[in-house]
Amino acid sequence: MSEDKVLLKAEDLKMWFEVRRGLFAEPIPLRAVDGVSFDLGVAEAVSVVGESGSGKTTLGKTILRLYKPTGGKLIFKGRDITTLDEKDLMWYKKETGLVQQDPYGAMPSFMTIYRILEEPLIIHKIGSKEEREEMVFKALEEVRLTPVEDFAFKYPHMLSGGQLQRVAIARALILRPSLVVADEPVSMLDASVRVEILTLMRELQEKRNISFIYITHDLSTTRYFSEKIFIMYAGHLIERGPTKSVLRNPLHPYTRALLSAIPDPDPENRKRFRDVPPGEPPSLINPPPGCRFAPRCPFATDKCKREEPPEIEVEKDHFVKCWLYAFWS
Ligand SMILES: Nc1ncnc2c1ncn2[C@@H]1O[C@H](COP(=O)(O)OP(=O)(O)OP(=O)(O)O)[C@@H](O)[C@H]1O
Repeated sequence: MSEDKVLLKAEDLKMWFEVRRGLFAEPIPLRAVDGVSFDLGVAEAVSVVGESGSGKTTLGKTILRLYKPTGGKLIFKGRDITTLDEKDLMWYKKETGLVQQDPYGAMPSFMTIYRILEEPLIIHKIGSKEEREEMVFKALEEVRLTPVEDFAFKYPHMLSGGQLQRVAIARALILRPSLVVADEPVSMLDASVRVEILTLMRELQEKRNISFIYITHDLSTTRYFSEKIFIMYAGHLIERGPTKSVLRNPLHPYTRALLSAIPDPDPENRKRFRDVPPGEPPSLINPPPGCRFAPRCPFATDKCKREEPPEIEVEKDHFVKCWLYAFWS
């Protein structure tokens, strides 16, 4: 990707938490994100897929600089934001938005929807009172909570989960950000409204040229909502590439297992469930020395168990971190 098309660059990004195994024990690092590199293009939507505990939320929060990275670099619009402090990060907060999994937990219950949407404008000193009113009503209209007067003066508990997630989307977009992270935005909603919400997000993302990071454990929705897929496993991006390429030609044994685990109505295909390797992801406190998937991988060799594989570009922009493809490099 040419430099002028890159919005965000992550270079060997690390986010390690300090955890203690006992009250007086020494803190030890838990490597939630452990050496992640990628470029995110302007107006590009990327899905980050992985099972629970693989580090997806931590990656999202680190990208938004809600956490200060332990190592590596984050470059946004050509500016190094890795170690900026709170005061210098105000402009970055305006450039970014977050939609979380639980819309009820993410909203202050004592504020009206109007006040919730006006708050970011007040914090960033945007517009007069009248201009802010116009922006709030427009934001509600954009997420199709109409007639807007019916919703603006309600409290969060008076809305359904789907309606409240629309408010969360309006709040994430009200400052006109260039980057939005949506962390499992539909997993707590009724199945009937999931596609509506995802479609709305995709529509707004395309209309406003926003770069989107969509975090999910559901590989089946990525096809419609992103141009690229990143597969995360135990703090690493083990495969990344254009959505079509990853779904058509999954390279990593873990990605193949994830794909074959997508429920398929065709009874013939159900036996493919057996391909999912048994076992659990490794400890992030004491990860295995070589490939982190090696303990579960049916193809693992001694080398896989000893040495961490490099990232190999097998097709254009399609990278895999797996020794099986070493002859490509
Ligand atoms: N604040 C924290 N302090 C210590 N450990 C943490 C913290 N936040 C996350 N972790 C640990 O980091 C690892 C990755 O967690 P994370 O929530 O990023 O994974 P995830 O892929 O988003 O999982 P899920 O889909 O369940 O949300 C887990 O082992 C988790 O326990």
